[in-house]
Amino acid sequence: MDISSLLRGFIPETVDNATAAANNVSVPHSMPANVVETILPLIGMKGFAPMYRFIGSWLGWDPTSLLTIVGVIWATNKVIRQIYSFLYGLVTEYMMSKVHISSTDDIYIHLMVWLSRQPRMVNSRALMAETVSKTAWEDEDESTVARDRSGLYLNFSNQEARARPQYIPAIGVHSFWWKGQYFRLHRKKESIFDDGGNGGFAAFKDKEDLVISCLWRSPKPIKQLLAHAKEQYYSDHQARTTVKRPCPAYVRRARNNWLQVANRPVRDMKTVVLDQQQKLQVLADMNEYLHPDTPRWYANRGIPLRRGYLFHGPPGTGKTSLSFALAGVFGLDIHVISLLEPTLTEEDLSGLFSTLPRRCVVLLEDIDTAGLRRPLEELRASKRSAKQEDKEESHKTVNNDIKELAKVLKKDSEDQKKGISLSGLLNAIDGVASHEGRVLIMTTNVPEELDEALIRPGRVDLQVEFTYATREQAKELFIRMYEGDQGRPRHMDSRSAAKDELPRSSPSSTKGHALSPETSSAVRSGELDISIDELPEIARQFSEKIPDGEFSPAEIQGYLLKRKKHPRRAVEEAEKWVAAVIEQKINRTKISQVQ
Ligand SMILES: Nc1ncnc2c1ncn2[C@@H]1O[C@H](COP(=O)(O)OP(=O)(O)OP(=O)(O)O)[C@@H](O)[C@H]1O
Repeated sequence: MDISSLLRGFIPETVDNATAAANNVSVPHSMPANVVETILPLIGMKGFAPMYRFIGSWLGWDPTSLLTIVGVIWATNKVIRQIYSFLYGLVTEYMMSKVHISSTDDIYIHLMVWLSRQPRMVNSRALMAETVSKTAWEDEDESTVARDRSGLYLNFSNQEARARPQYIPAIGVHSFWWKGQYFRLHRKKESIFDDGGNGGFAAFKDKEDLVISCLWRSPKPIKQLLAHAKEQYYSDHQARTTVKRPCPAYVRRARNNWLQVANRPVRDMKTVVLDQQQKLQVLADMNEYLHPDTPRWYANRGIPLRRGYLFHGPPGTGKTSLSFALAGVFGLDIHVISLLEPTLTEEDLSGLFSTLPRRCVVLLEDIDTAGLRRPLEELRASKRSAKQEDKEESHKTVNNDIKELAKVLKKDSEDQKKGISLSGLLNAIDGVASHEGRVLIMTTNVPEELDEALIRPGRVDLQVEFTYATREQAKELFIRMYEGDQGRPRHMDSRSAAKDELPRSSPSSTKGHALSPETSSAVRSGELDISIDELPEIARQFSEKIPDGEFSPAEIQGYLLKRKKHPRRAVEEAEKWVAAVIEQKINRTKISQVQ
């Protein structure tokens, strides 16, 4: 039977006529209009019936056809989706491999950094923008830095505006291709309940995970991708030293223990001015210790694989510098711990030591000032004597009594704040659960104040003494300071000398910002006021003006830094500076007359 003729009888005349009038064609085969009109009141939309009729006559064709088309599309879409998800489930289950990565693992960071550098990923439609704060150590092109109106001074006011965000895949599913292989990345975030064990707060915390999958049953391509991301991440590490510190307390207890705080260029060993013999001794000792055969040697003799150094000497003599240079030479990360950190507990310290990488340098700075909590007995005795003193004092005046009470309370609370006891520290550095393979460097200004237990052999295997600079070292410091500009040496010809003396006419000088000739030349000139051939002789002259063993390398460096481009001036002004600093030290004043 002809369906059109069957349906025709149901279609209202108005629609039919309108259609015929408008298009001079027959009404399309569709659901009868009065069926729709019957349904509308049933679903509480009776008022739509006239509108429905009006739309039909206005369009010139039956709106039911449109509804039919929409319905067919919707149903087809549903079916396709069902089929797709069924097939996709089959493929994922039987034809894809997966690797799960926890966001607390370093691989997560390697992969995210790598992904942020992939143009294809950046072109993805669902991205998360992150502010990237550049460190002072990251290379910058001079052309990207603006200057002030005078053109003399650098101006960084728009630095933040120029910093581009970094884009990483947003939470959700992403896909990308690498080396002809299809990868699917699922970045998931879920809330987990953390009971706050280990002293933290119980709360729901976000946990993020990555699932990376690829086609076929072998996860080999994913492993290759992860290895590649890791390689890329560490590609410039040979020239850099990564500095890590303990994470903030709340993160430390929930996730990672260590946080990367800097990735600075390696400090060249030759920039650390120290007795050559001492330097070589530390280098040889550390090289021996880090050798792959050493663990077996230690194990065969039942000796724990640990090495400790104590660097002691006055402030500014190069203890920290040598630690960084050693980390640079051996390509190790440096983990810096401050025992003065108020939130650091003994458990945290043990946790930090037990999660160190296989080989690394741990730097415990200023161990003398670390304020280690005294052993319990000593503490009790001191409290007893404090109270005894209080009692005696109480016989004097009431006012004094209150003052002393306040003092004792303060002392008590200070004692509580000092979270790490000596035994806690010793346990962390070489307790049963302590990590093996690390190099521990402790620095101090006053080695005599250290507890014997802390520096006994096995905990401290080598002591290195740092002293005030000898004349020879002052000369070396001078040469190191100025030889870096070797790339641009020149003899001061009269023209350039004159040029440096005269301030250039600049917009600022006409506006009352004129610079002194000296400042002007220092600011503009990128060159030294001597030739590089003269350097050894000038350095010798300088060293003769510096008294032997009286100035720390840091003091000499500070003086030279203020004459960064003027070695000749540094020599000329050295005597005056030396006299002023000696006088300052005698008078114990902090104000320097000559800088
Ligand atoms: N022996 C040295 N050779 C080269 N530079 C040095 C030396 N000693 C100090 N300096 C310079 O002085 C500054 C301070 O040095 P550093 O921090 O290594 O001293 P420190 O002995 O660790 O001091 P502190 O005991 O106060 O921690 C650094 O900029 C460093 O470059």
